[in-house]
Amino acid sequence: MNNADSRHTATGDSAPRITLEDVGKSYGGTSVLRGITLNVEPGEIHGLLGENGAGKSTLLKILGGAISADAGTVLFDERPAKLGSPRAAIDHGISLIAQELALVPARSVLENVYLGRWANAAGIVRPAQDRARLERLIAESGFDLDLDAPVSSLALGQAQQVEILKALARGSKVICFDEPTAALGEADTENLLAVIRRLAANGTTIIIVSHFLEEILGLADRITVLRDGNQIITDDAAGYDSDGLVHLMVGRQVEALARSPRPVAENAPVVITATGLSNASISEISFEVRRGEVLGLVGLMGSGRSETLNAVFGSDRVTSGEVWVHGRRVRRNSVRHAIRGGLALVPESRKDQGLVLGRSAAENVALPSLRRRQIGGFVQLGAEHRVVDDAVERVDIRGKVRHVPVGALSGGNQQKALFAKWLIDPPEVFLIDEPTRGVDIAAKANIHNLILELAERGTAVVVASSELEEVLSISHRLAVMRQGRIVAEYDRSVSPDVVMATAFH
Ligand SMILES: Nc1ncnc2c1ncn2[C@@H]1O[C@H](COP(=O)(O)OP(=O)(O)OP(=O)(O)O)[C@@H](O)[C@H]1O
Repeated sequence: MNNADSRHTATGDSAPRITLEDVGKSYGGTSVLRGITLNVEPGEIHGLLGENGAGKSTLLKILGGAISADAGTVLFDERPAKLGSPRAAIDHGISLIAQELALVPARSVLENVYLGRWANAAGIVRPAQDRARLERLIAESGFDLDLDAPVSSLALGQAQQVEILKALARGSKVICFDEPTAALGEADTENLLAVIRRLAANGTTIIIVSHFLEEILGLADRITVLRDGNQIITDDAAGYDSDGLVHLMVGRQVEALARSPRPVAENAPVVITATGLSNASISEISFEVRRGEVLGLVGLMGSGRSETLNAVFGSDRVTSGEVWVHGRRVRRNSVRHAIRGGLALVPESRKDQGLVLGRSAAENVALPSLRRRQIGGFVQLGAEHRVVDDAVERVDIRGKVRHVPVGALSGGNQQKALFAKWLIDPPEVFLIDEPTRGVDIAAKANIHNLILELAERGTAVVVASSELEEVLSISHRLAVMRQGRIVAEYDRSVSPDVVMATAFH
């Protein structure tokens, strides 16, 4: 997927659109970004890379006006830009598209794009002209959008297009994307990358953060690698491969990737049985997982992977079907009983389901085991510290683990905290949704190995992921989902093409 020939090349001939001079940011005396000096030209696609916590989102937030830099200057078209608020950034022509989209679900695409402007009494409301303009932008950008559809009816890829449309309608000359493809399926990813290329070809400057190195290498004209808040290199992308980038990001050679799962013991008992689980999103879901086994759930976006995990855990209601753990029935539609029955879920959406964002990472990690130990009457605080430290170290959380709310950690480190929570006292059944979304490449292998280790210690694991490669590398068996049903099961030797063909059908 290399389109090197059609790339814009950063010649240094055109005047920079954005210039950063010695930009830095600190939180409570801790410097998280320092000395960033960079020019980005009109029409350039600039990739921003680094491990979790390296400072990528911080840099984008400064450009998008969500936070202020406390050192250095930002120039826009060679004039000092006063950013400081999203409004100010937008006025300068800079838009930030964050991972959590800022849309009003009940309103139409058209209303979402113009809501702010129409609400502003000083703005002149010309719905007919606005509609015509958006229709033109939609056609130029190659979007698949109906202006009258409510945003709640859109798939994630389309909702992202609404955000881009918003940026274009405001006349943005710079669009910053924070991990835009992290939650997209393959087809939506290809669409988005095509849209980004088209925007750049029309002169929009793109700054994009991603953990998918091949994606950046196939897309970006130039790259900047950050490590621990420092700018390691800024260079043409053409001379790099992903191994070289990882080395720059991590500052050391990354050891081998995840190993393969060990075979399940022949006499391993069945730990979890699900029979006929059904609700509005899934239909007649049945499966068994044995002690030490990893079952992978694969399927396209919307095929029912996450809904299956949530139904098993009781966080989505089912209308029929049952879950049994070690031969005991788990009370239906009750998360409390699921947890008591030995189930744990690492959800897809860490923000609203997984973490208490106001508490530190250490407190979050300690929470499930603390609760269980309190039931017994004792909490041994010294011992608690050690086990928490151990779990935190094993998932390699970067950033302040104590005394800082976990919500202030970088996205990838929040994901690691969510995972570490369950390492202390492993559950009987571990349900994991998108285990490595937003996690950097070094930590990814780490988390894969932890999943395998948990299985080897006796946990039955069900893992759902949009990355087929990920599921294939850690699962013993695969269940392929389509339209809310399990339509096929394969063992791990299946070829990815066969799985994809089954998922699409
Ligand atoms: N509000 C805050 N208070 C304290 N520290 C913060 C705050 N926001 C960010 N940080 C710290 O700044 C550092 C950089 O975070 P940032 O989100 O920029 O990383 P990142 O490179 O985007 O990581 P990821 O790939 O995980 O998203 C992290 O150590 C983070 O904990």
